[in-house]
Amino acid sequence: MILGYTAAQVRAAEQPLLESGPAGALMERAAFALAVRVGRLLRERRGRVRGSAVVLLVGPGNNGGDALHAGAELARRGARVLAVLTSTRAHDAGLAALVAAGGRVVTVVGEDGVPPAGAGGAEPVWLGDAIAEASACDVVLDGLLGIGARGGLRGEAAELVLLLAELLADDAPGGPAVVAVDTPSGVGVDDGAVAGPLLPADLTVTFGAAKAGLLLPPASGVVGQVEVVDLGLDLVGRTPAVARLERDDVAALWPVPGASAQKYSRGVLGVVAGTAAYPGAGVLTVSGAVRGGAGMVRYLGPPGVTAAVLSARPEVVAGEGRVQAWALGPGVDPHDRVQADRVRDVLGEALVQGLPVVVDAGGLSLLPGRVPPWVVLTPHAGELADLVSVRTDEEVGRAAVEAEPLRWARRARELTGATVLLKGPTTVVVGVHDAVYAQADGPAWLATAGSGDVLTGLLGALLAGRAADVLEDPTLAAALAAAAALVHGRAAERAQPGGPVSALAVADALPAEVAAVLDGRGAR
Ligand SMILES: NC(=O)C1=CN([C@@H]2O[C@H](COP(=O)(O)OP(=O)(O)OC[C@H]3O[C@@H](n4cnc5c(N)ncnc54)[C@H](O)[C@@H]3O)[C@@H](O)[C@H]2O)[C@@H](O)CC1
Ligand SMILES: [K+]
Repeated sequence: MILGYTAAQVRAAEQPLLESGPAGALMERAAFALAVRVGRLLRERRGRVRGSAVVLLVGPGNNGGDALHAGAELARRGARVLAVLTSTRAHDAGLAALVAAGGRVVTVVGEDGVPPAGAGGAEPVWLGDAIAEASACDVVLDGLLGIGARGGLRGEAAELVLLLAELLADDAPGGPAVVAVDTPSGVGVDDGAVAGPLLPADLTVTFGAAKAGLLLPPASGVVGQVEVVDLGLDLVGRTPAVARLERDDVAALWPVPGASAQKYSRGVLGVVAGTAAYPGAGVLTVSGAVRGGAGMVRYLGPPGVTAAVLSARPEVVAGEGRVQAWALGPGVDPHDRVQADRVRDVLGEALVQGLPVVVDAGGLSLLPGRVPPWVVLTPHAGELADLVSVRTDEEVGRAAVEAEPLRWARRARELTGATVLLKGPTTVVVGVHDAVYAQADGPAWLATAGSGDVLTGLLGALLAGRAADVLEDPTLAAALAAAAALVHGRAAERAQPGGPVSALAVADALPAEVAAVLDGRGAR
């Protein structure tokens, strides 16, 4: 599990180490680890460190200090290092170390052609020249802002990053790798907000602990690979702001049949999905459930959809009967009175009986006022925007939700009482006690029609398999939702590595992905 902490939590955990160690020691450790990692990257890309070109983008604080110290170490190993200062201030000891190691320091001149006052003896360069150097080097280190950032980048740094990011995005492969120092500069360290220009990173080397914003969307889309440098911070007892499950965590959560299992004990899922207009949603939802490991699936829907469901998945039993959980809503048009009433009735009954429920798509508008946390909503951004708008006088649109997914997922949870899984390139889950998960497991190809229906069925199967546990400990609902997101995302990658994938192919890849997740755990 990767745990993400706030800037304040990390600073508090750093404090005892800063007080007990010699001045600058912690930064030197961080910077040394950064230099070692960048050295590895240079060897991968250039075959060696000696003679390679590294450009440091250096801001006014300790984040710039990290970049400068790492640059000094790389210069000692023979790299040609250029530090580009964007501010009147820069970390003194870091600057001195870089210069002593043979690095060059320049400062970007402003629009008026005047170097910023206080930039010391650094050679002034035009913005365009600094950008040209950066775009032609092997590795750019982004050390403009770290956990001291307040809002997005401003001034010269913003201009530099905006233009460089545009240039690198347009460039053919072969341009520099971008390594973010601690965080891509200017991202919301605590909330993953993106409030200005950013240099998307290939790799983020973060110090002490992952910062919450690196895991949360939209920033999670620009961090690249995240590596944590262990600085020995003591974070025990501090509740992380966000968690990301990895395969081992999912293995521990997954319901695995014991030797004496039978289909009823493994979990029966009831599904109400699909209408005459959207029959495929019924097929995809039951496919997600059956392929995801439900003991049995019961399907309720119009005769035509039932026939399609049975022909695609003969394992399914049509009609009512005892279930341990429900999956409701994919392909349900609230104007289709019969199927919409069925969703309402089943939901009402499930709430009375106390059964876990997944509610998706058309089911979301049929939700009663408040529901317990073992009801899991699985909207995408547009559906969540509608859900919030209908229940409040706030006018929320899809773009607002995409800009601040965690904020709006929390709002939906507050308004409904449900556990909320907000689908997106990074899927956010908010559950009981404000537990937050952020999963980024699927390829962009997963954004395809019907893939959400498969997730609904899969999560339904999980809730059915662990229904008693979820009712006893409702915090589990969010963890299971995050686990389903991981398996769903990885199944898409497994179905067609690096290429387009259909929703049914995702469902068909679920058994192999579940087996891979469980590999080594054994049955329990
Ligand atoms: N405390 C320590 O000893 C350690 C700190 N570390 C590094 O130190 C960083 C934090 O350093 P700082 O606290 O100096 O903070 P930063 O280096 O993130 O930046 C703070 C400075 O940037 C300015 N600033 C803030 N927001 C701005 C904006 N939007 N536009 C322009 N300027 C802005 C502030 O006025 C302040 O001067 C971490 O991210 C990490 O990289 C690491 O070296 C590990 C050890
Ligand atoms: K940075």
